[in-house]
Amino acid sequence: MQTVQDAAALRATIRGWRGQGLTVGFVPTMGNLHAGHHSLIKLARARADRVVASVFVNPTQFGPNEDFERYPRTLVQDQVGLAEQECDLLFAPDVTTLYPFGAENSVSIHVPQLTETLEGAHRPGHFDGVATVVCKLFNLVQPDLAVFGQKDFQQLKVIERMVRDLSLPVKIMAAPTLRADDGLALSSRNQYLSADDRALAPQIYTTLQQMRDLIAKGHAWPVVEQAAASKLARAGFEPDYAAIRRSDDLAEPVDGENEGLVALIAARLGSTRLIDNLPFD
Ligand SMILES: Nc1ncnc2c1ncn2[C@@H]1O[C@H](COP(=O)(O)OP(=O)(O)OP(=O)(O)O)[C@@H](O)[C@H]1O
Ligand SMILES: CC(C)(CO)[C@@H](O)C(=O)[O-]
Ligand code: BAL
Repeated sequence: MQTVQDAAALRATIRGWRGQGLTVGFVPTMGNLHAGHHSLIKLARARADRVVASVFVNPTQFGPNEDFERYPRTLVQDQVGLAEQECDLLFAPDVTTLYPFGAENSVSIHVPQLTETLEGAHRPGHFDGVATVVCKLFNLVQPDLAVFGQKDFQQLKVIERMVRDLSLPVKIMAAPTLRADDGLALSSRNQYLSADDRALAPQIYTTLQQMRDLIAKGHAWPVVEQAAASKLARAGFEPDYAAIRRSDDLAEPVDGENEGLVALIAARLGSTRLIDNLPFD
């Protein structure tokens, strides 16, 4: 597997593939790769002739008090894992390649509505940073398809909306959430957890399952949300939200609506903020 840092080298390799009529699949990441990321590469491999991954810890999607500085950077280890997954090319740009005028002076893409709730409400500006960097990466790689994990459910919806609204010529594919044996969604941030908090963390997934079961039994969604948040708080989490939403546009369901829904949780354990979700069908 080849690793490139600059846009010219990336484009030269991809131009060569295009000249041979090959299709390109793309998996953007922030690195510190785990089996969840590897499953995205595998899906891209199955659907495209060549696979490009990117590793870039994007400064514009982190808030001022978030973990940009301490976010784990493990490029050599990531290269080994990607090569094992038969990824063809790793794009690992520096900040000036993606933000030639500086991150604070960048053109910014704002996806309205979808970004005003849940993660968007708790991480102001986060999705502007995500949409902007993903659009820049799409322009550089120009993939036929790109794979995103359902673990970041709202991010997936935001990217789908951006692609449609800006008529970007890329197919977005969703990959299911990979979990540890105890149900905890794999995430680079899990490694911040103390041993005690790691033992508590799977309760996020069991709570999501309980939310799904209560909705199936006909309980009203606001009551289910309230019960889930209280349960998490009693267990020692600081929940930001435990929400039931429509999976297509993340709007609140109307009374009695119980199809096409998703449960989403964001909660803090100590200084670690975890997110997870469970689509109901
Ligand atoms: N457990 C998982 N299963 C499937 N896809 C995942 C999983 N974790 C992350 N992804 C996907 O991998 C891509 C890159 O995500 P990212 O680098 O932020 O990983 P992460 O482990 O979720 O990190 P973080 O802890 O910062 O959220 C995203 O599309 C994300 O949804
Ligand atoms: C999509 C992404 C790579 C953009 O920085 C990031 O938000 C992530 O890792 O999910
Ligand atoms: N996995 C989404 C990237 C972030 O939390 O910033």
